[in-house]
Parts: sequence; C-alpha cells; structure tokens
Amino acid sequence: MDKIIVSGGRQLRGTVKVSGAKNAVLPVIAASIMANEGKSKIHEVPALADVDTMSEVLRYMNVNVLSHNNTLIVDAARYLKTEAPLEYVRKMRASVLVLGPLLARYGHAKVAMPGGCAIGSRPIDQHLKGFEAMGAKVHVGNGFVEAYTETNQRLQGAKIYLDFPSVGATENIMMAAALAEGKTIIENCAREPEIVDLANFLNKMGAKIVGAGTETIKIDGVDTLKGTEHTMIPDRIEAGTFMVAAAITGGNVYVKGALMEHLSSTVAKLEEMGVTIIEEKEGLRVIGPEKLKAVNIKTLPHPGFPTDMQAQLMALAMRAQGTSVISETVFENRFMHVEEFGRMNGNIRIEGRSAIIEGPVDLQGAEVSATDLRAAAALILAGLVADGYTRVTELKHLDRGYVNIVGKLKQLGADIIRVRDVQGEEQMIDEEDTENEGKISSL
Ligand SMILES: CC(=O)N[C@H]1[C@@H](OP(=O)(O)OP(=O)(O)OC[C@H]2O[C@@H](n3ccc(=O)[nH]c3=O)[C@H](O)[C@@H]2O)O[C@H](CO)[C@@H](O)[C@@H]1O
Ligand SMILES: C=C(OP(=O)(O)O)C(=O)O
Repeated sequence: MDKIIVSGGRQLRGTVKVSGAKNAVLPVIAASIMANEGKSKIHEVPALADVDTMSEVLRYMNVNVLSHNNTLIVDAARYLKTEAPLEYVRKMRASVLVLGPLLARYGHAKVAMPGGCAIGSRPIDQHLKGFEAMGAKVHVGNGFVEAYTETNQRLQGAKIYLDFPSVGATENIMMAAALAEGKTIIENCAREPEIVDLANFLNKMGAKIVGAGTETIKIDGVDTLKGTEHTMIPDRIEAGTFMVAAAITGGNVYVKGALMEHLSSTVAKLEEMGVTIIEEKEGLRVIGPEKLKAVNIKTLPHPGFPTDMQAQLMALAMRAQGTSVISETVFENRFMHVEEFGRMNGNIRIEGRSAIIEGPVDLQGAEVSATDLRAAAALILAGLVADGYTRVTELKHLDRGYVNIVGKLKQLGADIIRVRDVQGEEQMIDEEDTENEGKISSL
C-alpha cells in the first residue's frame, strides 16, 4: 500500500506547470472513437490512471491506442465492439462517456451501470433521457445500460432540456448529436471549459456545434467524422489545488498554465480570503497572506464555484480567522474529508449540506485516509501546514487525477515523499527524486 508523507511548515516558492485537464481529456478520448477515418493525435494528455483506464476501454473495443510522451494516438477506423464491461466502469465512471459515441456510430451501446461512489449517488438519467429523445431505446438491467436504435436507423436530432446542467450528460448528448440526423438543441446545458474543449475537438473532426460554453448548444448532425489533432486545455482543478498550496503555506508560487478565464470563481474566493493573485503571461502568481480571512462558499455548476475545489478550500478555511461556511449543492455526499480533517485537529461541523469551519486551528499531523480524489489533495494541503507528519493513505483516488503531485510539491520546497510498504518497511518510490531513493532517511 502506498502512502504520502508530508511534514508541515515549509513555505512553497517557485514555478509549477499544470498538466492537461483530466476532465477534458476523458470525453475527448471517448469522442475520438467516432472517427471512422483517420487517426486522432491528442497532445498534452496527462499521465493519469484515468487516462490509462479510458485507453483500456478503447482497446477492449478494438480501437488502436498508442501513447508516446504526452501524446495519445487513437485509430478507431476498424469495426468496434460496442460494449464496456464493469471492470472499467468500476475503476472510472467516465467510462459511460463511450455510450453516446457508440450509439451514434453503430446504433448500439452497452455499458456496465456505474454505481454510486463516495461523493454521491451520481445517476445517469439525464444522459439516457437525451438518447431517448433522439429516438434510442434504453434498457437498464442485469447491471448494464443498453441503448439502441431500430435496425439501420440513425439517431434523430431533438430538443433536449436538462433538468440539471450535468457535465457528463451534456458531453454524452453532444457527442451523440454530432452524428445524428438533423438538428439537436440542448438547453440548460453545462458550461464548463471542458465542454468547450470537447466541442472544439468535435468541430475539428467535422462536427457542426455552436454555443458550447453557453446555456444552449446547437448541433447540426453530420454523416461522418474524421480523426484530427488537438492539444488539451490545462487542468483548472490541478491549477486551483496548487494555488491553495501557495496560499495555505503563505508562499509565492507561479502556477504556469493556470487560466484566469477558467478559474475566476476560485480566484474570487481566494482573494476574499486575502490571497494576492497576479495574472502573468502564461499563468497566475499566487502569494499567500500572513493571515487568511474566513469565507462563505457555495458550490455550483460553472461559472459558479466548482465542487472539485470544495475540499481544498475547506483545508484553507481551517487556517482562516473566524467562521467559514461551505455549502455543497452539486453532490449530496461530498464531505467525507471532514472526518479526516477532524483527525488533524480541524474544528468543522456539518449542518445539512453546509460545513461550518471554525478557524484558525493549529493542524496536527495524523494518519488520514483519502476518501475521494479531491479529498486526497485537500489532506495533502492540510499536511503542508500541520505540525509533524501527515500520512495520507488510499492513494488510488489521487492517482486518478494528479500527475506527480509529490514531485511537483517537492520542487516548490515541500517536505513530502511517497512510500510503499515493502515487507514491513516504508520504501520511497518517488521516481522524480533520484538523490534520495531507498528508505526514508528522515523518519
Ligand atoms: C469526468 C468528469 O468530468 N467529472 C466531473 C463531472 O462529473 P459528472 O459529469 O459525473 O457530473 P455531473 O455534472 O453530471 O453531475 C452533477 C450532479 O448532477 C447529478 N446528475 C448527473 C447526471 C444525471 O444524469 N443525473 C443527475 O442527477 C449528479 O448526481 C450530480 O449531483 O462534473 C462534476 C461536476 O462539476 C465534477 O465534479 C466531476 O469532476
Ligand atoms: C469527481 C471527480 O472526478 P470523476 O467525475 O472522474 O469521479 C473529480 O475530478 O473531482
């Protein structure tokens, strides 16, 4: 079992480069299987477990996927299997994003039903409602969701109103509509930057999509799509996480690749807390204050404050002067980190969908368990200012979404290592650090 060990107390300084966006690359890889001609070359693909899982899903379906440095080459010109089994969907819910592309290209798709997870029940009813509106039949049973059209029938363009601006539903329906017959209009759709990136990718493949990034997306279906070349947008959540790392340690960090246009709500909340943020040529410089101010935050669909930054801001709020209130409106159960923060001397109580954080507290190092991806990051952030050693376990979540977070934080001056239990001894496994390989000398 791997663990990350952080020793708190260092101010972070220097430059960190943001990797390509996980939540943009997963739908883009899914969309690439709609090309029945030509290869897609996708650049700035982050080296993440989720990208590996998505590549495995594609390979299972008979797609040729090659990875070289940070470029992924996808060739889907062959006839594809139209199924994704549970072993992949269990590892990563975003596997459901192959439903729309397969259904549009072949008139059939079968994917294991994604279950609930640590942050909430996460149904896919809005995805399925969209496919049904486009003429597909949907059958849920035996742990699978299957969607199909009548023999030789293409999906038909339709007007679809989403009950909630779901990111995944917007993506799945937009991909399906790209190859449908006629015009599709999606109303009350998600406006996240990842939606815009997917629409740009699809348009380069030959799709006709307008309005991505607004509440209404219009898609004129086309007959075929071709492979194309694309560079992924930077990961705004990874960027935001490093911005909090700078803020919480009172440091000065240049987050290269952080885009103000993607991060405006996070920047606004950090500024309210007293953090200085300066827009520079290729990113944002973040300077932490001596004393942080308490803040009120409510998570919302973009451009509101992102739920994927909620846990990290909570770590910061524990160090702020006064009472902060953070309300989670997107996922019903995304406060699992509160209990773990408690183990570090956090003073937080939950009232309904809000967490009330009393600060500032002196955080104490402890062994804590990363209950989900952003909780993992938030515990590391708390560890950066805790007294003594914080050991973060259950790293499988972290590896889904952060490229070499240990190496990147270490480069900024953090005292952090990753270890693996080998026959009862903790051995360092951070490949980035060549000088200190082997056992941890400082413990
Ligand atoms: C791979 C990816 O991009 N993941 C992101 C995506 O997840 P994901 O696409 O799963 O998130 P959604 O926007 O779909 O979900 C938001 C809310 O809508 C609900 N819902 C969603 C679909 C549906 O058919 N029915 C329904 O009720 C969900 O349970 C949740 O409460 O957006 C979330 C919200 O910004 C982020 O936290 C995730 O990091
Ligand atoms: C919840 C997240 O991702 P996913 O939708 O892949 O679980 C996330 O990125 O924080």
